[in-house]
Amino acid sequence: MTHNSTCISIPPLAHTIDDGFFDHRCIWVNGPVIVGAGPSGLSVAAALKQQGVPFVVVDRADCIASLWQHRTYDRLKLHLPKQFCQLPNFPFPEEFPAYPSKFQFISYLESYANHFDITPRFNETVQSAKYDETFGLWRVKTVSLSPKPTEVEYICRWLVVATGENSEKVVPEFEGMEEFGGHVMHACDYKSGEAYHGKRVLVVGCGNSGMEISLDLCNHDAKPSMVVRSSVHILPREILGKSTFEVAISLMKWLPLHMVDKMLLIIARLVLGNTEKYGLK
Ligand SMILES: NC(=O)C1=CN([C@@H]2O[C@H](COP(=O)(O)OP(=O)(O)OC[C@H]3O[C@@H](n4cnc5c(N)ncnc54)[C@H](OP(=O)(O)O)[C@@H]3O)[C@@H](O)[C@H]2O)C=CC1
Ligand SMILES: O=C(O)C(=O)Cc1c[nH]c2ccccc12
Repeated sequence: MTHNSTCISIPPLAHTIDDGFFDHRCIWVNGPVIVGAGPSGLSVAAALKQQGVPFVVVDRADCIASLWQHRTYDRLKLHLPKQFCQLPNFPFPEEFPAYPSKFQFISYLESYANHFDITPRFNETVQSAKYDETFGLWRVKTVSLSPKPTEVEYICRWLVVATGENSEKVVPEFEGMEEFGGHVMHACDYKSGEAYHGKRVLVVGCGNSGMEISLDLCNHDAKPSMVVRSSVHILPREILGKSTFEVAISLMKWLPLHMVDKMLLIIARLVLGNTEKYGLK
């Protein structure tokens, strides 16, 4: 996509801040504005491209899939086999392993964007998106600071929010945090356990990130402990050579979710034994 081919730049309709600091522009987009250039935003863009529908993708980061590029740990691999993770109409390369690494996944997404000629407008942060009932149009305001401070208002009929469910980090506040002399970080800033050799680390949360970070810490001779708030279900990645995810979706064709959950727990118990012996309940 070239921006010129999909939207026209028209003189500012209204200046919201006229302080001489920001340049203001108003752009009519003859199709959807897509917020977020991650896997979801890119696949929506690709589908529109194939149908010949114009669109604009904006992202506050300077690259596609910024969560994957900037906020993931080094040892990350997909947990599901690649056939469940590819985006529409563009398979993973044959030579990729069953569980691609994050670097392979990023390179796949780059190829995806190139293949469909998707050129997001980077470094543009959406400040507001308001639907104007009278005109039946969205007014999407973005701000970018470089090369010069600019405010853009996109006017469009459709808005696609593809900003991800993990784009904002949440760090709970807890007593004694201020006095604690050690380093506190969110999982999105963790790269590897290299700096933690011989150290005791408390990992809060027992989802995939908490689990894998704990494993990575162990692999780097650190001593992690985990805090689990609720009970956790530990499932093996594969059951008898088939991915657990594939088994789960096959069972879901026939059985209700709560029964599939129960069956997977029974299978997990048979495959892994009693995980309480590792301190995991
Ligand atoms: N390789 C891969 O494909 C990977 C995929 N992922 C995916 O990314 C998504 C995010 O995963 P993840 O980062 O693990 O986040 P999750 O939301 O899956 O897990 C967060 C964990 O933190 C716990 N938690 C949250 N707040 C507190 C608190 N205040 N005190 C104590 N515990 C707390 C939650 O407990 P509770 O259940 O009680 O709320 C939960 O166990 C998931 O969909 C995951 O599957 C993640 C890593 C790798
Ligand atoms: O992608 C992940 O991190 C997962 O947790 C994969 C996943 C989602 N639902 C499932 C059901 C059974 C096995 C794995 C998964």
